[in-house]
Amino acid sequence: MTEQQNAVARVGVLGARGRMGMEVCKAVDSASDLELVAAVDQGDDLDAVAQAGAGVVVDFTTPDAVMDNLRWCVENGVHAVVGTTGFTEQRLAQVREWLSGRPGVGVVIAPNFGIGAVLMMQFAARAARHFESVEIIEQHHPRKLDAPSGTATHTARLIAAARADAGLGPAPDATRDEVAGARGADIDGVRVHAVRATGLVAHQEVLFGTTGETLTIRHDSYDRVSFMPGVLLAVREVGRRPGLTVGLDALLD
Ligand SMILES: NC(=O)C1=CN([C@@H]2O[C@H](COP(=O)(O)OP(=O)(O)OC[C@H]3O[C@@H](n4cnc5c(N)ncnc54)[C@H](O)[C@@H]3O)[C@@H](O)[C@H]2O)C=CC1
Ligand SMILES: O=C(O)C1=N[C@H](C(=O)O)C[C@H](O)C1
Repeated sequence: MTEQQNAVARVGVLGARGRMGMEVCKAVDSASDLELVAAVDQGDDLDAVAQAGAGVVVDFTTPDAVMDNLRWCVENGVHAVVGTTGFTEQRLAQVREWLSGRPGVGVVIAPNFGIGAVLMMQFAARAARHFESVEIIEQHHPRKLDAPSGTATHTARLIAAARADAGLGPAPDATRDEVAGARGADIDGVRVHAVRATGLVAHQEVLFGTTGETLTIRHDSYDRVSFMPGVLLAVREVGRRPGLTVGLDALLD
């Protein structure tokens, strides 16, 4: 092994007092090749991350906070692994622009770090061309700030792209009279329904339909530990992948 391969990566966590942040701190602490050197939450000074010598930051904060955090990471040459939601195409373009001035820095942004969830999205993208109808039902804990979820939004975009490639038009829908919201949100032409209930963690169904059959692809995260193998994989890989990587797919392959 080279000296670089032996080196322990120094990790800072942003959103460290949140549900995901606390789980990430535990996971990093338990990994022998990683060292938790900074645990930062709202109101703390980001400079603590630089002073602690963190080489990688993990961000699970809020859509309002994440862009400032990311800009700070890129400007300070710190690799970033981001699970926070709210990434539009415009935001991704902004991150790419920041990174163009810092070619050695890597950023991994994943809407879902659960390996099963990544596969669910891949399977959904693969199935999309074969079914005229598709709707997404995501279910989460009621303390979630955003709806629909980042995972559902990403899945809808993947499905929409696959449908467009296959030359499929809009899914059939005769609805004329609608109570606002009854048919869910329209994400690139795909209907997405968001459910919030105590007892849930993170769940998603993709329901496909065609004549005489339906196909349901479902993923359930019952515990936030389900996201940790993906987060740790990204922490270990991000320094080897300069630029922006969206989704965990490339890292799993
Ligand atoms: N990609 C994935 O696999 C997953 C993504 N998420 C996403 O991660 C984000 C966080 O989720 P939770 O942990 O459930 O939320 P949470 O509300 O429990 O935690 C967010 C934490 O960020 C802190 N925070 C807010 N602004 C900050 C700032 N400027 N600097 C540092 N800390 C700040 C808050 O005080 C809070 O402690 C959400 O966007 C959620 O959708 C959640 C689970 C998995
Ligand atoms: O807020 C959450 O909990 C989750 N957020 C992510 C999302 O919005 O997709 C990932 C997962 O669904 C849990």
